[in-house]
Amino acid sequence: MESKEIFKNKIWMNVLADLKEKVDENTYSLLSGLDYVELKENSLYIYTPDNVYKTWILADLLEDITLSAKKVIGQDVNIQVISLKEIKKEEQKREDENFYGYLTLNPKFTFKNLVIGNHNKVAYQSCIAVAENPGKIFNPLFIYGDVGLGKTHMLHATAYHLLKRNQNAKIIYTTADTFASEMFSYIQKGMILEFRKRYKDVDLLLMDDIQFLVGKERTQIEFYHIFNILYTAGKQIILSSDQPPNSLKGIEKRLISRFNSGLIVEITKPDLETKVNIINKKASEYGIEIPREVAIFLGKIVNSSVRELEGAVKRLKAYCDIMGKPLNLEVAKTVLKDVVELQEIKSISVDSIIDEVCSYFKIDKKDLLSDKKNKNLVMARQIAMYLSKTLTEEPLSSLSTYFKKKNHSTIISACNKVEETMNKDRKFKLIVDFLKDKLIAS
Ligand SMILES: Nc1ncnc2c1ncn2[C@@H]1O[C@H](COP(=O)(O)OP(=O)(O)OP(=O)(O)O)[C@@H](O)[C@H]1O
Repeated sequence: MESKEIFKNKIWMNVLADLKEKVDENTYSLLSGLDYVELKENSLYIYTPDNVYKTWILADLLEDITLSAKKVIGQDVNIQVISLKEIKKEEQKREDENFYGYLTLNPKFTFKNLVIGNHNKVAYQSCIAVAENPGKIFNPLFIYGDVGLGKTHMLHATAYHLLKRNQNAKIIYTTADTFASEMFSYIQKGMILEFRKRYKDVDLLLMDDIQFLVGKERTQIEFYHIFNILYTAGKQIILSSDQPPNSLKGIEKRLISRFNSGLIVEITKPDLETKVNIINKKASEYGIEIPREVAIFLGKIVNSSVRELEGAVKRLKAYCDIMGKPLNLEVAKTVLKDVVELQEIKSISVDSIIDEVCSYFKIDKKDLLSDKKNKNLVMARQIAMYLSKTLTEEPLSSLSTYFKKKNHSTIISACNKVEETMNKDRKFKLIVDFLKDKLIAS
């Protein structure tokens, strides 16, 4: 309605003046009260407050209005009578149909299509736990991480997982931005209570990109109330953001404290091995075969986000389809020349990893490669093995030789141990990630 040019125009005034001669006083005053009238091409649109008004005009006055309008305009005119209440109802119905989740969920964003690695394992496990016990364990669940690392994908997959277990679950997936604009449109229509009612009924509310609440005071107030209603009713809330709650400056303290009251998990950048797995997954989705050396090359040059990684796979696919060429390292280097130019890729060697780990822990290389069982040495050795396995292309057999071990099992169990500790111990994870980033950047 707001977009239409609506006015009580001169033509309508003249039509009314003509009608005054034909209708009784009551009818005239009711007609004069109509504010919304517009003339578009050959039609005079008369907007009535409700259906009763509309039916009355159509039944009793259509002929008189048509004749008066023809007289004023000087040609035949169609009279269209429209009930504003009906328009609102129609709009409402359309929005309702789109409301509970499914239509806004991306069918590709399922757990089946989500590659799990160390960077998102905790978030994944938390989402599964929440989808299987909504409102009962981690509430709210707050997921944060840099752009393009799979937060939205994780949220949608959680919704699908819950729907698989309970088809009737009412789910809303929205972003803070959409929430704000929908809220304002409801306020404009004088229907804020209806807006709240829709949210009150859900079993799972997924709110993406919560950072867009920053600075939006009215939206924060509304969200605060909805949050409390859902929380008190034991309904599950999952939030995502590009930063942890305490870094969200410009969001009310009472909201931040609620975000902090549940479980907060981070999604970080995937390591090389996980990137290769993601590339393979995307490649099979797009129907392209990517040789391992090309996947490793891609994983090394794209360090920003999974979205960029996916973009690179799409570019390779498009190039090979159009040129009819098979994909190999040469082709990949040509197609992704711009990305390559931004990075100076050097392959990471096991030697450089051992040096970096020794220098960080202030230990001797000789000791790291020995069998000594000192606690600190064992930890550094395991980290060096883990980094060598995830950051280099060396097969397990040559890693065993590097670390002077008789068989691969020592390397495998060291990697398992490091992964396990990273999941449990945040400080330990920070050290491993720091070393990893330093080696990739060097
Ligand atoms: N682990 C993963 N496995 C498979 N695909 C992934 C993974 N992580 C991200 N993606 C893909 O990367 C793309 C970007 O992910 P998504 O939109 O979920 O990121 P985001 O963190 O929500 O980004 P933003 O902060 O910009 O909203 C999507 O196509 C998604 O499928």
